[in-house]
Amino acid sequence: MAVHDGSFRAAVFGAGSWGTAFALVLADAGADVVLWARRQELCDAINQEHVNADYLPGIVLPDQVRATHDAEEAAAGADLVVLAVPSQCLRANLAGWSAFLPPAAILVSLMKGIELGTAKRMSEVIGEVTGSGPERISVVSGPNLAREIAGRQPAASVVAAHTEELAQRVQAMCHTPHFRPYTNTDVLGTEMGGAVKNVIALAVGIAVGLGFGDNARASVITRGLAETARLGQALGADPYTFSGLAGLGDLVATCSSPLSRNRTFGERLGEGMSVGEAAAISRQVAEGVKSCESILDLAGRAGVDMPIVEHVARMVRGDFTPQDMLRSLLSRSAKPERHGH
Ligand SMILES: NC(=O)c1ccc[n+]([C@@H]2O[C@H](COP(=O)([O-])OP(=O)(O)OC[C@H]3O[C@@H](n4cnc5c(N)ncnc54)[C@H](O)[C@@H]3O)[C@@H](O)[C@H]2O)c1
Ligand SMILES: O=P(O)(O)OC[C@H](O)CO
Repeated sequence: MAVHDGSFRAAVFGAGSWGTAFALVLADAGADVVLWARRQELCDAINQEHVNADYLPGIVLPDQVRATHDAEEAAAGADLVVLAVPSQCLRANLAGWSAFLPPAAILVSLMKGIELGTAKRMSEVIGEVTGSGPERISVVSGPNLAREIAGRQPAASVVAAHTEELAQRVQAMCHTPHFRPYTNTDVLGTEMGGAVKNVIALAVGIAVGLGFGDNARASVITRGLAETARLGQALGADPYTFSGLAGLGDLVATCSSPLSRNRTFGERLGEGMSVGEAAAISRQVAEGVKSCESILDLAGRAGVDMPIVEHVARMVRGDFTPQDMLRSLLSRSAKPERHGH
């Protein structure tokens, strides 16, 4: 099944939906994979049943994937170290793992969030905590709903790295007959696309929860993409990235799919649940709920107007009901489509 020409060792930190699904992709691409999980019971279940029933029930993992709760054991001998925990807990966790990471290993972020307080992207946090330079760090992002990937449904993605050469190495390590990664050297744009689409998916979910149809959904997606690109460009991203897989591709998948945790979370808010109530019924992370504030922070620092992100943040804070949010967004002054914020 592998497209990569040779075996390698991968460590995946985080045995949630995406960490587990990506472990399966790497195994299909020829890797021996060790999956680090927070809970020993989950490791035991994965090792005995070859299923991660908590996050991907019904998906049988390849024999080349085994789990451990021991970070040192997970990292030992890894050529590739993949990080897949919720964005807001990366820094603290990575500080504990850093000493075990092989110095030559490539570090890959699967995460789609911006750190609260610092407004840093995940690749920046990885660089700071591990002391690694950009020549070792890459990012995988795109329309990649974990459940579909784990079911080996076809999907494309983007591997972004500082150099084309590094992106190509990681591309080869995760290329399978079902998973088709493209390369990109715009790390910043790739990460911004992934993080902001979660907030736009919350907004789409709110519109759906309010009972609106496809016109509203498409309008929020399109204006959401406009504000994502505006922020990205102000920060130095390549505008093309936002019409690619890590921009438009991921935005459309996330905002259209009932599998999206962010869209579903937004739908619950739109139906009248509080943030606390919506969080209580999901055991998985909806990154946009926290990242709306850090993205707004970043936009403020860059002097960029992001009305959809701002309205989602105000709703998450409890300043707005869904009806207030709708009224406020629609009562903004009329604008030209281009260059009108
Ligand atoms: N699920 C997807 O379809 C998907 C696809 C692409 C990218 N992502 C991104 O991947 C990242 C991980 O998402 P996921 O879907 O695997 O999330 P998840 O909620 O399914 O799993 C998160 C994992 O992190 C662990 N975890 C939670 N809090 C932790 C903490 N404080 N310390 C250590 N571990 C902790 C959980 O036990 C779990 O194993 C997110 O940034 C998400 O946006 C997810
Ligand atoms: O379930 P979500 O909303 O975190 O979205 C999952 C992926 O990011 C889709 O590419």
